[in-house]
Amino acid sequence: MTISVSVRQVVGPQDAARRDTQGLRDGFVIEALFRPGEINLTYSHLDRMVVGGIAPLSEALVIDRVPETGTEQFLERREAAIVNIGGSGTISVGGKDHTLGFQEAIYIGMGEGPLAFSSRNPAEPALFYFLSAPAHRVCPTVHITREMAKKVVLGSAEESNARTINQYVHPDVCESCQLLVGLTMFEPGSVWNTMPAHVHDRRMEVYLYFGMQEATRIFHFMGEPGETRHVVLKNHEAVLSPGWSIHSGAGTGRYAFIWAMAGDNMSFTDMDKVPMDALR
Ligand SMILES: O=C(O)C(=O)C[C@H](O)C(=O)CO
Ligand SMILES: [Zn+2]
Repeated sequence: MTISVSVRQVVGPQDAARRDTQGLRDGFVIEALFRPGEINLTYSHLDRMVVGGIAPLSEALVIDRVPETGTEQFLERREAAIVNIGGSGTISVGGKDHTLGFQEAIYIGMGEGPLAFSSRNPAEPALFYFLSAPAHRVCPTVHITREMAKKVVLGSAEESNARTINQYVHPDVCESCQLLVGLTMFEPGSVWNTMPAHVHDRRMEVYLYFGMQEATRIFHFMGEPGETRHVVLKNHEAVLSPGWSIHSGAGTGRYAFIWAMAGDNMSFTDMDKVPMDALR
């Protein structure tokens, strides 16, 4: 079984503003998240969020001990949330199987032990998007269906940003220590996310873009409001967003994205909106 872990150090705003395109990608973009038959983890030092892609084929893939955490078991002092954006698959948590369909999620509490991931049909593998942050208490493991997600409708067709935010791991849906996770979907023809932009220095965030055609690209905007930069992303690429950075994107075609946050509070609405005049 293959499990790989890459570590991302923290990049500050002045450093980011001086980086060229490849430098920005090296600091913030996670490419090729899903590798067939592999567990691919990125350990970010932004709130120690772990971001991963798990794509099991005929063999189950297991997360147990990951040396980067310095603990005997990965979940010993961590919680996790997983959203399946592929075919049906099963996650065994503490000996109990949970089958997740497309766009179903699971919150997994601290101390649940090893996790085993499998696909129902290797020809149509599950694509488990994996998120984990340090935890300080045990919260119950919960299988979260699409119906259970709390819906927030935002934007308008006139502004090309009519969309629904589906909040999966959110205090109104299930308990967690610091993870907040959701999935934003667009009305046909709407392409802008998170504009007007915001920052929240109290929490980091990570976006995974998916549901895109091969040639579709996202122009993802980042940086301090007065020093914006962009990175161009394709399907199944993720981008890390420090608390000082805006995180907004426009697609050349249809897409959806999963956002996840960790940090000092769990209040989704605790964000500092950026006036359009402040953007440079
Ligand atoms: O479409 C949006 O707007 C979002 O989904 C915004 C994210 O949820 C976010 O940035 C939360 O802080
Ligand atoms: Zn945000």
